[in-house]
Amino acid sequence: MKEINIAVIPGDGIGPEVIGEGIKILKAIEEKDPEISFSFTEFPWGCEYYLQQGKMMDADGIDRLAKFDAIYLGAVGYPGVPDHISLWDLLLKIRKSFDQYVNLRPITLLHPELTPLKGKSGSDIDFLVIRENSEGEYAGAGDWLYKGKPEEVVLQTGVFSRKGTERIIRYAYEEARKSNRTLTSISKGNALQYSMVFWDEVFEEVGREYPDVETYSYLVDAASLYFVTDPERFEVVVTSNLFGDILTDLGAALTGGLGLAAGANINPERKYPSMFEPIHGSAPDIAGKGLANPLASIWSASQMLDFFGEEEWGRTVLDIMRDLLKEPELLTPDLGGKATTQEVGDRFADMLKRK
Ligand SMILES: NC(=O)C1=CN([C@@H]2O[C@H](COP(=O)(O)OP(=O)(O)OC[C@H]3O[C@@H](n4cnc5c(N)ncnc54)[C@H](O)[C@@H]3O)[C@@H](O)[C@H]2O)C=CC1
Ligand SMILES: CC(=O)C(=O)O
Ligand SMILES: [K+]
Ligand SMILES: [Mn+2]
Repeated sequence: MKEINIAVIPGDGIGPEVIGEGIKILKAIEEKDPEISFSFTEFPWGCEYYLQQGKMMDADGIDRLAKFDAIYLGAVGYPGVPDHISLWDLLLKIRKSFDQYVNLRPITLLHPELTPLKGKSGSDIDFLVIRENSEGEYAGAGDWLYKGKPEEVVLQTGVFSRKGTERIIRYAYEEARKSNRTLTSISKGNALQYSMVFWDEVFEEVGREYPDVETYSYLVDAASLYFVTDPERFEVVVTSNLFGDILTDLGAALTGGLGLAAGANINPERKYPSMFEPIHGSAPDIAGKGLANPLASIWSASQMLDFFGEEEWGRTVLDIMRDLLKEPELLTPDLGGKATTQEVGDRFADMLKRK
């Protein structure tokens, strides 16, 4: 019997709506499989908590989370609390404290009608973005000097350590080798003459240990173009924190939108819990209306299943998603349907029970 203890942080906006449906699916799996059991412990942290308590999470929050096997998170951020506070005091705090330096974001087209690109199918758009998730442009290094004065100056410094750069690139090479796919590094070594020249050098250097892996290296501006004009060329992609953040929303746009885009924040050494979350935010424009698509968070749950060695269940969840996507009227409005968040989750759970 495998027991997985999950800390649940539904968070803000549509976070609680979509996480509820993901838990529904995990519970349906638990019911079907006597070998798996999940426990869910919910934490009320987020912007509402901040407005009541003056903090995004409790002071001992990280210590409490450390005891869990995994964290399942919805989204953080809501009007009324500055976005940099909500992000830094909860989401980024967890990613950094638990050294979740790998962010896995699959860009996979599950149904041909989901892409705005003409004539593309699932075999054309199917790649994995491996985003550096612990430093780089989101290292949090900087300063704000002479605030409000004419000589005001703001620094936001990218930090690319030897250790941090090497480990993410090595992880990507391993993934490419294991899955027999090409590896593409996306950087910006022409304009960023320190950080990205270093990145490119490390990419080459580590690559010498992987002569069997076919590699490509693109500048991020051209890579954005190729995402749209020629997504076939990507199989495994490795890139920095900021570029990965932006490129994966673009990738989401190619494969059905943010309602379908999943992510996993991984600590590969398993020293700390990893965190699974849809890549979208709290979507205040649609929150509280039952309009949110829960499939991204359900897909993230399938990444959690993979991470704990339950790849068969992970695959089953994606198979059901593929089947569900064939019935557009059963989907949420972002995918052209009329169903509510809950109806999609209920339908998904039914399909799973019948598997
Ligand atoms: N990891 C996280 O928790 C993230 C948090 N944020 C925060 O979320 C808040 C809103 O940010 P935005 O820039 O508006 O990004 P967003 O990802 O929340 O929304 C962008 C657009 O996508 C739509 N969308 C997102 N998820 C959807 C879903 N599941 N179903 C249907 N439509 C969906 C929204 O309605 C909106 O039009 C901000 O406070 C931001 O800081 C943003 C990105 C990631
Ligand atoms: C913060 C954010 O937008 C992301 O990690 O995708
Ligand atoms: K999220
Ligand atoms: Mn993002």
